[in-house]
Amino acid sequence: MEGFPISYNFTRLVLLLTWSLIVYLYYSFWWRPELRLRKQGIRGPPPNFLLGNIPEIKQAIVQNRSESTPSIEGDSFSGFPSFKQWCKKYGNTYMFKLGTLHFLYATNPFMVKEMKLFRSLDLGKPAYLQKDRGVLLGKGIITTNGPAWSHQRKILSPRLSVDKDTLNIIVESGSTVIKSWERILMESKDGLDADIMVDGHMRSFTSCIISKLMFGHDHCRGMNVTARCHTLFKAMGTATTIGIPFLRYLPTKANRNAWRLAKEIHSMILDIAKDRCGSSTTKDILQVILEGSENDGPGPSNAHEFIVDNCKDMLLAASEGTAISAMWGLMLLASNPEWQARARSEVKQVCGGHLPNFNMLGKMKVLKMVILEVLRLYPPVALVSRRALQDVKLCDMQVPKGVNIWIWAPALHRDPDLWGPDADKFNPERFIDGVSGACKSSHAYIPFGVGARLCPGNKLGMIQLKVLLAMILSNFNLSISTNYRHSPTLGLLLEPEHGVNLVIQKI
Ligand code: HEM
Repeated sequence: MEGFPISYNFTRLVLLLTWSLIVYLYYSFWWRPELRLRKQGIRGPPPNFLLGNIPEIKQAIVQNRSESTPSIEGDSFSGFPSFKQWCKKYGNTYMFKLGTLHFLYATNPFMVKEMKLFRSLDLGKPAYLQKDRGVLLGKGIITTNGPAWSHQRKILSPRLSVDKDTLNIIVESGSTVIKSWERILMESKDGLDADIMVDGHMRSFTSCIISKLMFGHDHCRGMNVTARCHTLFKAMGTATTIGIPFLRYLPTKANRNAWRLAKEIHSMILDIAKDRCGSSTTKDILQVILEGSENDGPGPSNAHEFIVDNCKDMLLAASEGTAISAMWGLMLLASNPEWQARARSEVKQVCGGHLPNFNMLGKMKVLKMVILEVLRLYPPVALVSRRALQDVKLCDMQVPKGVNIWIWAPALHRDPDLWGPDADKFNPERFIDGVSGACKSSHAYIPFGVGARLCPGNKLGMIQLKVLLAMILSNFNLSISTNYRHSPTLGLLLEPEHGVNLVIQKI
């Protein structure tokens, strides 16, 4: 080193360290999981350096839109056409990248079975849900892992059972939808029929229910929070914005809008929470969350974060998933008049003109088959996702730590080898003997997810759908409007891109 000034040596050292860090990061985060999966014979489309396969995915979506108009009994990949292309090329297990994140597409009943049986906390939810979707979902029950998640799940799940009071709330919200549709008909040109977009009505139905369950007597303020959460939900990008380094920090118009909404929601929820002043006369969901935040639940969240993020997660999970299922359900009933008539005749026979109660709901077998079929063809949570939090073994594969696993439910739900040649058709009859009678594998039906993370609101969601559809069917005739444009689109959920337009007639 003699003869070289100290500053020269120091610069060389810094350069060497920086280079080593780059190589280390590149190897650890970009290359290693890819190599380890490749060694096991798993292939996939070659990724771009920083964007992964995002450009290819975007191109496939644009091309798919220009080349074909999706039909109601269309194929299972219309929300994400790249999956279809890659399945053809690499089979139904392959790897790809979104930005710098690794994904393993593994859509088969064996993977579902393994996930169902997997009991350790080494399989959790993907980190991108807290990072790229953090402004919406934060660190609540949907995104956390390990002991923090167990704590949230333990306090929230029991509060989602459906008792008589909950059913009354659901029926009351159903009556509001019926009244508002009757009003629309009265104000229509001939008073006989009206062309309506059902989306807003479905969202009011579900958000009214969850606001009452969550905020009790403060449900009106709760409705405002739910409406803001919906706006924020809509402001979130599609899957093609996941994994792009630093994107979530950039002050783009979309990010600034999302940050502003998140701030508003934060203060709205905390205002409601503060006004409780420790009173716990009712055990609504907010009360349970407030107590959970005090009982020093494990995990990094501070109390305010715990309250706000869990309220947001519950509001979103409960209102969006159920509302979108209801939209798909109405669309399919309107497109299948024979099933609509069959379900209506059952409802009329069972309810005899009365509002539904538990006993009646239990007797509506046809309606249950219809709902199972709706969730089979259009599961709103189309991507069931997990992340290997440690190296894990699944289906004889070593899945390296950090790899995200995606199961594309529509492909599983419409696989003709499992469901028969009419897999793309709306045929509720297939569920006459339940899920096991409808499909060769009971692991091929996952509208409420799988294993430890199975939707804790599944019963509540099913009852809401049953009550709402029963009440609508006994009051209105439904047909598809000429304004309806079928276009299932994957945002955060699988939604009708242009909404659902129906023509309603009073019966
Ligand atoms: C038809 C309506 C609904 C559908 C189709 C649905 C579907 C799902 C699915 C697929 C998941 C992910 C499961 C997984 O990753 O394995 C989920 C999670 C969740 N759902 Fe639902 N859901 C519905 C209604 C509800 C309702 C009404 C609530 C609450 C009142 C709710 C609360 C949740 C929560 C809190 C989670 C996260 C659970 C966790 O990660 O531990 N859902 N839902």
